[in-house]
Amino acid sequence: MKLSLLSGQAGCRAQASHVFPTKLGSGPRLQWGLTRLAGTERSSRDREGLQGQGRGTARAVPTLSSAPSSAEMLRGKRVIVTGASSGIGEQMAYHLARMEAHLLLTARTEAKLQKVVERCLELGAASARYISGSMDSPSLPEQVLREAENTWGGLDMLILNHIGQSGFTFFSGDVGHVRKLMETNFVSYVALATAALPMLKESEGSIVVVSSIAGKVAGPFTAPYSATKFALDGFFSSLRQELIIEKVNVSITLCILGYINTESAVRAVSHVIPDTPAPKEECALEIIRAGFLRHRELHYPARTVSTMLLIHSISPELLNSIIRSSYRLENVQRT
Ligand SMILES: NC(=O)C1=CN([C@@H]2O[C@H](COP(=O)(O)OP(=O)(O)OC[C@H]3O[C@@H](n4cnc5c(N)ncnc54)[C@H](OP(=O)(O)O)[C@@H]3O)[C@@H](O)[C@H]2O)C=CC1
Ligand SMILES: C[C@H](CCC(=O)NCCS(=O)(=O)O)[C@H]1CC[C@H]2[C@@H]3C(=O)C[C@@H]4C[C@H](O)CC[C@]4(C)[C@H]3CC[C@]12C
Repeated sequence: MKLSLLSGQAGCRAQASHVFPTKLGSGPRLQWGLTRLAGTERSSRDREGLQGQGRGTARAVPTLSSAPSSAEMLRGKRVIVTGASSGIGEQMAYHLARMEAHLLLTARTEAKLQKVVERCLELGAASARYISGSMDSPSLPEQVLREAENTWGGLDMLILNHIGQSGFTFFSGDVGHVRKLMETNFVSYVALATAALPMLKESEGSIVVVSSIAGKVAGPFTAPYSATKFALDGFFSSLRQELIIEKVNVSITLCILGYINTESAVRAVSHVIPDTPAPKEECALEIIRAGFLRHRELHYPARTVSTMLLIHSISPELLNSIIRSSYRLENVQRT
């Protein structure tokens, strides 16, 4: 594990985000973002609803109408983002930086994290630092949370996003790979959340778990990955119930994502799946917004994911056969 020396106050001002404007965004476009939330996006949110945690406690749960603009959502809040050196995690770091949050980022590749931290400081992060290391190491989760406690004395949001590498192919029979992926994609999430809970209880903060439609509906070629994402749903949905029973005001948001245009996903599946992936920048902002609003689940892109879940609830066989017939099976590589 390596700790960064890079941290500091906000650097030069941010450029506006291309998808959802944050602090420099113009009024009408921001309005459009909120209108959109109240329209198409809202249908899935309404169905999922807000969590019951903390009802009757002093803290108000932000609603869509009372929610601050995206620029103000997490100003000054202390946020950990795992898997922040690329893809959706990197984009979340940039949005949070524009919101002037304090950031602690993790991933394995130090050189990439260094660049992301530098960019975050340029974009306006209140502070930004990183810890590099692999999440299949049992000691890393506690080290990350200790760093948050030593630096900030608390934590407001834990965004669990990293995944270990896994192919998009027939299951090879490699049980060792399944075991390692479970450790990286599932057990480390449990360990990070466990170590974070005391601080999150104190701040009445939030846990955001980034999962996939593959963690609700098992299609072909993702058997080990899918197993890790189903496990996240089982664990965190059960934990959420316990927090509600114990009146602990820590929210848990499970993010059910469809195909997103990150480099690694496009590289893994574009030769098999002809669909156009959704934009990672917008996806990242939707995840942050859902966590801030303490939603139970996020479906992104809303229409695709919600439709898939609806068909699955009516006829799993039908959905399975639609998925199989939409793939270019002849292009699936066998290992
Ligand atoms: N993109 C998509 O289509 C979809 C993505 N998702 C989910 O979104 C999340 C982000 O995915 P995406 O942005 O595409 O992924 P990326 O591959 O772009 O990013 C993965 C991140 O995890 C880090 N990472 C990889 N291995 C380890 C490890 N062993 N220990 C610690 N960190 C590690 C990577 O950095 P480094 O290599 O430096 O360690 C990187 O920062 C995941 O939870 C994924 O399941 C869900 C559905 C669809
Ligand atoms: C393609 C899968 C689901 C079907 C879908 O959403 N199609 C698009 C229809 S649309 O055009 O109308 O929007 C993908 C859903 C989950 C994806 C997988 C995932 O969860 C991330 C993995 C990350 C890893 O780095 C490699 C790729 C993934 C296996 C990725 C592959 C595509 C999905 C299965």
